[in-house]
Amino acid sequence: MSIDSSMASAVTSTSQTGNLPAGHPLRTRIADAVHAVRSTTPLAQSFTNFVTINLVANAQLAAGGTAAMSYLPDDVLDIAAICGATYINVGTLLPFYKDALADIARGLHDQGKPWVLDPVAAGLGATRTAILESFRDVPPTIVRGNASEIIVLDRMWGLTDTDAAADDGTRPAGVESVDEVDSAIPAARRLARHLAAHSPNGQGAVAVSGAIDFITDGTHDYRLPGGSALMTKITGAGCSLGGVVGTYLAVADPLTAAMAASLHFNRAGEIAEAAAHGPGSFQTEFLDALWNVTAEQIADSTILQ
Ligand SMILES: Nc1ncnc2c1ncn2[C@@H]1O[C@H](COP(=O)(O)OP(=O)(O)O)[C@@H](O)[C@H]1O
Ligand SMILES: Cc1ncsc1CCOP(=O)(O)O
Ligand SMILES: [Mg+2]
Repeated sequence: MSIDSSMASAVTSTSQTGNLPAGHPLRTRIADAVHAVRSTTPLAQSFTNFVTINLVANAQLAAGGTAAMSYLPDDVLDIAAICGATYINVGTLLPFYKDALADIARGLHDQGKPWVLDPVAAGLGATRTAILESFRDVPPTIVRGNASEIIVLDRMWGLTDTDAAADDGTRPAGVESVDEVDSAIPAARRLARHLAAHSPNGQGAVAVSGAIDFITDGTHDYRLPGGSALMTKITGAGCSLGGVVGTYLAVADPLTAAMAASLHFNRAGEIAEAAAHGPGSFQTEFLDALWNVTAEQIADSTILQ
């Protein structure tokens, strides 16, 4: 188990009303989503970076879904017609991505197709900024990122209120977060409301990852403690979480999908850490744990409101 005493005190200080009760409808929806993924093997396609593409596909398979990677707008939109969700990750860029991703986001929006954005390294470089800005008015169903990425995307899309718009000193530092999850909470809530306002059914969610994940649909907030610090010592824990959020979005509403994927990762991270000897064996154990962790372990997790 990886919740050390400092994390336990952080949990206490951030919790509002304690653990979501057993039998709460959200827990039932999470358990149902895990069973649905494992019984229907949903396809979530990915337009993702070429550092972690293999881990994204393997995590989707181990969680119970299936994977397909695609990069050309006509191909992505054709596959979107037959898959449950699309995952877009802007970690690595090629010259054609700027036009391709703008076209893909517009096409997914026009077709009413659900998609997940991982705004990797948001704020870094003019091309990545242009791509992320092009998503503003045709946004995803779910944004999944680390705290710095969520803070930057909120500012980039002009969703901040007057006070928050003041430069708070946050700077992109590559793909790693330089901010605490709690400092991204107002940005996450604003982003979730923006996603919901642009969604055909009024639903959207934002998942901020870190030592204690924060999930919101803009109205309801949840904190998910746990996971493993070793998840930060392999590349692609965040990217593969984004892919698995896509897997869950193929079978569930955005809030349930973000919750189920994040809880699935946290429980699997803890199981893997107990068996691992370092980052290499951790990655292997992690994929095994994604496969073996039960729906009950996931749905019975601590969920702080
Ligand atoms: N210090 C930590 N302790 C436990 N789990 C963590 C920690 N940091 C990140 N995680 C987990 O690792 C996964 C990836 O999160 P993160 O490292 O924030 O993403 P990214 O790789 O995009 O920066 C998430 O499931 C998150 O809960
Ligand atoms: C190292 C690196 N460089 C560009 S994308 C990428 C992977 C980022 O993975 P994650 O966000 O899951 O840590
Ligand atoms: Mg990331």
